[in-house]
Amino acid sequence: MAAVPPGSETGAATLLAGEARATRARLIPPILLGLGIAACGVAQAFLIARLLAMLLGHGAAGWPDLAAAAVLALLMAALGIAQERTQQAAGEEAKARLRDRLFARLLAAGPADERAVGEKSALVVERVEAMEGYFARWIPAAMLAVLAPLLVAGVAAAADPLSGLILLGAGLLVPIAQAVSGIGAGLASRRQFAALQRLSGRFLDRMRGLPILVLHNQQDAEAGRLGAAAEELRARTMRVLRLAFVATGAMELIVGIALASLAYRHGHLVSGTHPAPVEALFCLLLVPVFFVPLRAFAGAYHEQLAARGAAADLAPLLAAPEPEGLLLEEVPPKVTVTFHEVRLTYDASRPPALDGLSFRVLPGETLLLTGPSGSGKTSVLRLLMGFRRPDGGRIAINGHDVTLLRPAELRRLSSYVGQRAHIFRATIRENIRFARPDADDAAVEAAARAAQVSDFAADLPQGLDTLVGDGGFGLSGGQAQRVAVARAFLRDSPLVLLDEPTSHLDPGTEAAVLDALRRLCVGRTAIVATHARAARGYFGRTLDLGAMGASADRMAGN
Ligand SMILES: Nc1ncnc2c1ncn2[C@@H]1O[C@H](COP(=O)(O)OP(=O)(O)OP(=O)(O)O)[C@@H](O)[C@H]1O
Repeated sequence: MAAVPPGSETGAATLLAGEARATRARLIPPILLGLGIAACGVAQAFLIARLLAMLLGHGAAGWPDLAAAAVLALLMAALGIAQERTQQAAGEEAKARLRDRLFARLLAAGPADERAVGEKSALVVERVEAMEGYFARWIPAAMLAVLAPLLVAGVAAAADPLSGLILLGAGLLVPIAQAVSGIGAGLASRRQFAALQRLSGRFLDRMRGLPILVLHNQQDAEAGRLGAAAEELRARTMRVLRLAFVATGAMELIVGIALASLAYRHGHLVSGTHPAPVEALFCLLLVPVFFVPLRAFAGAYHEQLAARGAAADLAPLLAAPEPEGLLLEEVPPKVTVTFHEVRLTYDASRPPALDGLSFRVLPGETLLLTGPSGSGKTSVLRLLMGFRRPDGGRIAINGHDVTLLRPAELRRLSSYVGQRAHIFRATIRENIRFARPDADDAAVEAAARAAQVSDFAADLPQGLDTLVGDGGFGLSGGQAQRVAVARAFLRDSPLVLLDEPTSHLDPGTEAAVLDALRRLCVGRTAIVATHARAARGYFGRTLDLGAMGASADRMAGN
């Protein structure tokens, strides 16, 4: 599938059409129920016309007509509730499907997707929410806005052809008025969302760095900047609302015109000289029935514009090509990693992060990648985790080119410990089991012992079952790193990738974590990105990426 540029109208249309097809079965019931409501409305209008005519001294309607009109009112209410439920079900199904797809894409991309966290959450939460109206209201309303008014105008025409024509003419004005008032509304709702996205992205970012803001006494200045972003959002929301009010006003004007035209046509009712009073009253009473689906159409029109804006933002992410590649038959017990003249460029306007890097690491060996900040240590690990593809050269595992593998398959080969472990809000046991959800308690406990998690867990209120993470029992940096090492032990993968795992630890804690890491690396292929001081803690061959810049001999340890 071709890549879709952000904000693309075609991408949005393709996404909406595809989702509408997938939701089709759920959309038929609300449309049929809407037609049922219109038919009941017509029958009820006829009965009320007979009753009113009787009050004016024409015809012989009676209690049965009144009772039937009341039953129809109840039936319409019941159909309306059923319609609302089926519409909501269609909307919820579409949203759930979209969220699943988005989550899958974002999780598969991992750190390769460089959007801010706030932006990603706005996409998955607000943007998907904005799509609901398209399926729950717009599609049924658009279908019913054609079918139901045709039915009502047809019945009116049977009673009085000119009245049918008046209704039809008024009905045709509705989409025109919506299209005119909708000019700019799509753009306005897209701008509103961009402002919302900026605000939520900034808010999340600043909340994470709140201690730093307070430390530098920047909280007031930042509150002012957040206030400005919130004010921008308010202004843009007001513009969207103004445009919606204009559309509602246009709709009421059309209803007024239709009613006035029919009143003029049937003016003889007032003088009591109308030749067909029941038919005339019937036509007048059909006006609200005629406009019910058109009002729903007008109401959903702006939801449809908002959904198109949302779809334009979601389409590039969803239309990004599926990661392709071979699947591993099984995880090999030993791996040899070979880099040959590997080149990696993040940004074409800047020098490559890696330029002709070559090395080989054998099973049981540890390679220490050292070098100054920015020399490309983390980039090597990213390539091995499949978050980036090299622009040149070859990376092989056991002689097989890794670019032939699906990126997620590559990750099955390795365990990773980074600079700061992320601890989820869960028990320590669950945090460790995260690395291998099918692991039994014995395996989790063995990993906890190997990584010396058990040592500090023993002092906690519920041991390994203590709740930790955001809002839970706090873990120190060193304890969190040991949980990460326990995850790596539990994963038991042949390749171990470590990215400065002790850089934030004090010497005492560093020694404990290093001890666990050294045991983790035994018998596996290990690549450790580290600074020179910490490198002394490992036994392995060192490859200094900083010193390699202009060197002709880029092979290390071959
Ligand atoms: N996502 C990215 N987009 C653009 N450039 C990037 C990106 N990630 C890294 N770089 C650049 O690539 C180069 C290598 O970065 P990398 O993170 O691999 O270095 P490092 O040696 O691990 O640094 P550190 O020791 O500071 O972690 C740097 O110049 C960096 O600015």
